[in-house]
Amino acid sequence: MTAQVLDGKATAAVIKAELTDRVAALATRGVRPGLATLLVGEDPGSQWYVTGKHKDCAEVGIASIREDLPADATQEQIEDAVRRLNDDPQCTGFIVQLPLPKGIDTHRVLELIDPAKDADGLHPTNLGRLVLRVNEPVDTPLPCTPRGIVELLSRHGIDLHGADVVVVGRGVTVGRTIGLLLTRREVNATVTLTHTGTEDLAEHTRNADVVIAAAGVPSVITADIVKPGAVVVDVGVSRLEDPETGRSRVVGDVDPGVQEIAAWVSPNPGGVGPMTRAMLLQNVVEMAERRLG
Ligand SMILES: Nc1nc2c(c(=O)[nH]1)N[C@@H](CN(C=O)c1ccc(C(=O)N[C@@H](CCC(=O)O)C(=O)O)cc1)CN2
Repeated sequence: MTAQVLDGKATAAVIKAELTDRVAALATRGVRPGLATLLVGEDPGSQWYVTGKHKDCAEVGIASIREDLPADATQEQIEDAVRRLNDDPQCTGFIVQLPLPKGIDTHRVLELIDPAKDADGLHPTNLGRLVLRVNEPVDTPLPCTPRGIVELLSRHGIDLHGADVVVVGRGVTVGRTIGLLLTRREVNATVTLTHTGTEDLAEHTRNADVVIAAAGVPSVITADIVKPGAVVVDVGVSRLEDPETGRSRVVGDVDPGVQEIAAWVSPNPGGVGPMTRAMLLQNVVEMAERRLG
């Protein structure tokens, strides 16, 4: 058996087309959503992600604003930039690109974002609402990568109702937050969160209907620890240098051998990454729609 592909690139393209129509509908009501990014430092990966976010905005008709600060920006300068974006009427939502340089208190920066402009859905108020509102529709921005994963699975017809899902990795952008979405009533999955302190990872993954690998450890998920017919979502990103070309390439957490045993596998790149980008746009559009009421 060769697994079917959970094609994030194609799915994100469909979502972007839908969002283009919604942005046009907002324009007829005199509203233009505007996404701002705050980038600190010159990390090439972060620069690439931020540039991509601005390209995505242009594609669907969202205005975009870019604030870049040098790597040696102080905590105060970064917090001032957040306050500026909170007050900027052109900016209807914004993100602080993570990670911030060492020595910066990331929590303080994120907590300063106006929750109504938190395009990443990572502000404690928005995460708190998600924790509390299990049985009712949420009217807050949702964390982009978890939202992208749920959307990717649902748009491929994968029903998670009653499924046993094992999440590998406890980072804030995926591992700690995805359970909040998967255990909502309308999704209804059972979630186990594993991490570096988990004694026997294989014991968990071998029984899982769905494995979400967000550990950032190349090939941590191998065919021998996956249940035949499982759905495997590869979120982890590691950069390895190709000894032949000397160029770095992205590798995920899922070993290529898993393709022979799983029913569905998301490629990496080309799976969850494009969905994360699409969900950021969706959060921005929804925030603008909610403001109109
Ligand atoms: N404020 C945030 N910071 C970070 C987030 C986030 O959601 N909010 N997530 C990641 C970076 N990220 C978006 O910011 C992101 C990562 C990857 C991709 C993507 O499309 N990746 C491509 C491959 C790219 C490559 O070849 O390097 C793919 O998967 O196909 C988009 C966005 C950390 N920071």
